[in-house]
Amino acid sequence: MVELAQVVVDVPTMQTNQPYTYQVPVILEKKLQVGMRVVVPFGNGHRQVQGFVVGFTDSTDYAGKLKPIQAVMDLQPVVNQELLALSKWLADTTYSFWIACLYTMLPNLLKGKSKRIVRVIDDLDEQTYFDLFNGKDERDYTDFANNPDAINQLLKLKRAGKVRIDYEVTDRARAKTVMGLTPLLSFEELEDARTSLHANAHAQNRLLSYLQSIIGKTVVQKEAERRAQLSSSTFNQGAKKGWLKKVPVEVYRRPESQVALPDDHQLEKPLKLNPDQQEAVDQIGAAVKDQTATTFLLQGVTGSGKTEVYLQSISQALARGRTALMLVPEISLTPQIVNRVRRRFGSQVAVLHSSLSSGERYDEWRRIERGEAKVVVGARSAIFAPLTNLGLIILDEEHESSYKQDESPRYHAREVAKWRGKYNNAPVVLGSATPSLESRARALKGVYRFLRLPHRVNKQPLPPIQIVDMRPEIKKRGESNFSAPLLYELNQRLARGEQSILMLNRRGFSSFMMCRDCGEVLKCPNCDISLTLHMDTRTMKCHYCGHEEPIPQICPHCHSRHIRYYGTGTEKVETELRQLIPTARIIRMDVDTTRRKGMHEKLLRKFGNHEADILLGTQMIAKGLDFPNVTLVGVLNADTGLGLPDFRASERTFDLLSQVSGRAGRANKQGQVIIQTFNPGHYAIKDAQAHDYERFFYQEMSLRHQASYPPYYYTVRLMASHPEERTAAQAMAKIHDQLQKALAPSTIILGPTPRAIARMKRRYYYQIVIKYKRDPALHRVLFEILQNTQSKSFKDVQVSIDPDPQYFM
Ligand SMILES: Nc1ncnc2c1ncn2[C@@H]1O[C@H](COP(=O)(O)OP(=O)(O)OP(=O)(O)O)[C@@H](O)[C@H]1O
Ligand SMILES: [Zn+2]
Ligand SMILES: [Zn+2]
Repeated sequence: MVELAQVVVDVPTMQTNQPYTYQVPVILEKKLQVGMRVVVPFGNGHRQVQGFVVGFTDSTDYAGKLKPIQAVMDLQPVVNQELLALSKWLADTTYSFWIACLYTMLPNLLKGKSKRIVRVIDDLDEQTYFDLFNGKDERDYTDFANNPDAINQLLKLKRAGKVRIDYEVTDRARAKTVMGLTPLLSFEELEDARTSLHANAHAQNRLLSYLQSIIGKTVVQKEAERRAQLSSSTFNQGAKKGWLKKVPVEVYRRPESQVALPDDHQLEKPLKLNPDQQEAVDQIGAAVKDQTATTFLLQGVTGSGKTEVYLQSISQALARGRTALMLVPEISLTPQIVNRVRRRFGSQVAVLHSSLSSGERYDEWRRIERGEAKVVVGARSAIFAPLTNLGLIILDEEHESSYKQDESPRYHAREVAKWRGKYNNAPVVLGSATPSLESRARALKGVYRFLRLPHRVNKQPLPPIQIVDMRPEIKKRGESNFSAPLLYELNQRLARGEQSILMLNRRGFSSFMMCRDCGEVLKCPNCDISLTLHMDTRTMKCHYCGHEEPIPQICPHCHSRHIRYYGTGTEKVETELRQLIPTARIIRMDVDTTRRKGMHEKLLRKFGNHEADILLGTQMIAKGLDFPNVTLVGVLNADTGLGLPDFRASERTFDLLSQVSGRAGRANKQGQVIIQTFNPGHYAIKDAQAHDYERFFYQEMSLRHQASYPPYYYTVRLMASHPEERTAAQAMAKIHDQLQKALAPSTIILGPTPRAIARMKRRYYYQIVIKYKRDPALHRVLFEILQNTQSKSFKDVQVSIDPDPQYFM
């Protein structure tokens, strides 16, 4: 019986979205395992592509002659059984290619890409040989990519059989090695060598004793030099004499910020929990112990000590010999939390940053895979960390939309977490001060277990919030980003030596219209979603239903002429602030000042050391910061988010305001918050002011109910794009017909309409939004649509399907 391998190939089309069967050559029979990457010939051209072995079989329906696997790229599987099963589920639920899901789970360095190489296989005339190939026998095809003449020439040569184009799979994963050494002799033999030394050969004497202490081990040479207090030349002599052998040792590239880590025996001790925290840890601990895949919603106000609950729950998992995974929204934005995890668990922690180099990331990944790291902290993609024996998964700030990937595969880390929880019989903890409506609704229904931390650890009330109506402010003082009350409070803090945080809300762009006098945002009459400005057509459009109207010159509500696009930049605000309060030391934090690696941490450290009085930033400063000396938080513009054409606009505004308000008064000094707005009456702002999540939740739920949005309905967004607007629109119309025929009558299909950003990268986008409660046909018809879009009539149209989209722009 010959075993055959099933391989998912790196050819992302619908036709190849299932495994292909290959022969296993005899020499590979013993080596090959499920989860390894292989190189296989594919298609008529027999080009080489990379693939993953996903199974073995002894029979096939394929009538033709099977091709053999060409090479194995790994010595051991890079995807274990759990992740393999997960990849399959992911492909199915996110309407994406299996191969894309497999790659998504791996660190970049393992995503070897195939390279096209042009090889000279017959004599060329000298001129061509030098012009095209620089006198060598092969060249990377991409070298010719921008040179149509050269490509024409190549094609001619190819037809004449003088050159060949090969695909080669390149594997970029390289472990880093340094020089190490290992003793070659036994203890006694080393002892003999010692007796034959000259009496004054002190260094060699010490070397021999040192070697005796490391029999059977391999030690990094630098480390050996330090321990034995010997120079490298002594070790070289030892090697010449045959006492020791030099060998390369694999080392990990550890990220620099870990240099300052405490030794494992100096780890920080757990804090004594308050009763609410204890209750939460007890319940989570019990689920860890009983290995039940319960999902907990931990709702705790800002500063209530959620992080401590996470840490002690992780301890419980570790104490039972299991591992733990903790996700944070964007790791570079939350260095304080990451450092707390490291201070508690030391070298058992692996961190998966987006700002790690590929090499560092690969090394952290291998430490996890080998079981050396038992706690993983990371952003979204860390949910695929190859931890085995997972005992607990935590999502901090579970409401954050960055947990959803907005390119294929469009997965939500929360759903993946629940899948892995089930697979491993491990609880999942969703933590937030402002849970997503979806999660909170599930907790109410009893689908999630509800845990609450209603009070701040310092037993202080949440900071009082003052709302400043910017409409009269602007009338009185002209265009300014700073109201009189905010300036007054900033000066007070300066005088008292306390610090302030100022947030400029940059969510969204200046693409909607708002009246500066009454705060009115122009909305769609059908959808209650704000209209988006289109400069190309000079109209305001609704992206849900397609409604269109002219750009208003006066406010339809109060007839003021002060109706403007909305939006302003941090740099402008900083300049104004420097003029208004020249003595204040200001740190500005936005994409510009934090572009360089490590800048984010550096600026926060400076602020923490009180080298500045005011931290001015975009929403990147809203989360997770814990500075005891901050007593004032100011929000310069609460409204930008409200105007976006998105049914989650109010929820995001409420979340953001609650989050950023929570940065004030976290230690023993009383905090205060000032929110500037043109919409002082908006419920998202009023509820944030009252710290009233409950009231916001019920109000927002009732609006979602009326308009049939999540969590009452599920949504799927389909998008088609093409360089020609008509073609994109026609493709979407065709898809619309197909949906209409197949879907249940209770399902609502919105569109097709042009997308909010209708033209991007020279392509036009059209979209359809499906709202449904239960539709047994949906899954099948969406896959049929994907299948169809591969056909000729859809030439060059790109179609994407986004389940549970987080943005509708
Ligand atoms: N049981 C405890 N005893 C003493 N101090 C505690 C305790 N738990 C937490 N703290 C401290 O209280 C502060 C706030 O806690 P933490 O940062 O965990 O709150 P959080 O709920 O995660 O906050 P946020 O959601 O606002 O980021 C921290 O400085 C933390 O060290
Ligand atoms: Zn108005
Ligand atoms: Zn509309």
